[in-house]
Amino acid sequence: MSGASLTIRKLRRDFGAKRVLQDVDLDVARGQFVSLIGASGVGKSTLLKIIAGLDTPTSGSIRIGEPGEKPDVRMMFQEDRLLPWRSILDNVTIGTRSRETEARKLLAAVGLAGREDEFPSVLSGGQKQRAALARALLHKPDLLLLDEPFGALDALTRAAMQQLLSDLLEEAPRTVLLVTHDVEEALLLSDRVIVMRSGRIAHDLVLEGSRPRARGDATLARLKEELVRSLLLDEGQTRNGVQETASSSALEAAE
Ligand SMILES: Nc1ncnc2c1ncn2[C@@H]1O[C@H](COP(=O)(O)OP(=O)(O)OP(=O)(O)O)[C@@H](O)[C@H]1O
Repeated sequence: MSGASLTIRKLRRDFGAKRVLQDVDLDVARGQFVSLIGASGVGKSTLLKIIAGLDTPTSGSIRIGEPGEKPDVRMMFQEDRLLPWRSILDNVTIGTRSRETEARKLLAAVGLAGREDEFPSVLSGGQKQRAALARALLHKPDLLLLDEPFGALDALTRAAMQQLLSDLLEEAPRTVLLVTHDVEEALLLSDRVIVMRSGRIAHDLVLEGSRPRARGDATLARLKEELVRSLLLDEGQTRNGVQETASSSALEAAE
């Protein structure tokens, strides 16, 4: 299986009286790389956590994979979540001792060959995130959920991590959902970018053409403008307290 499909129907999540996700419908194809962007608090992480099984929806349904498949789902967070008392290798192989050879290969692929026996405290932020990425990839997940995985890194390290992720996915494609605040990151890595607003999908941009990294500067600039306009629309409406109703028609109306 090179990735699992994802089908979400009428997903809702209330925290007390607050509705954080409102009837989210989403279909992601096997092997697709989808980025979720949107203002702080619109429900991106909540959606990812529910898909990962770390939170329960108030109502609605999620199906990962086709009937009869048992897809592996892994999540990676902004903080590395490595256990400080375990070596890097032991952090990557947690729960799966038998995969040591594969773990060593993955650590080499993320540039950490020779660091296997060291402890997280002696690694830089970027190196720790690389170890966390190796851990997430060890199980060859059919669905990889990334919650701002590079958000805490400096610009250079972030660019290197984006390239690394892109290369690793090209070798072994899988379905990916990435939450990011970085529009350029979304455009560089994704096949599709979704803007969330008030707990709903407000804009769904399927990026046509060649591999994301091969898109020309003019295409990237045009797509960036479209997404930034959608995000600014969001901020304006939040400031004015206007209740959003539906989908990309809001953007079209503004054009
Ligand atoms: N366990 C919880 N209990 C109560 N409210 C919660 C809980 N988890 C999230 N929320 C609220 O749900 C809303 C959405 O949170 P979420 O973390 O999904 O937003 P986000 O879009 O990922 O934001 P950010 O970009 O800042 O990470 C926020 O208002 C948050 O306070």
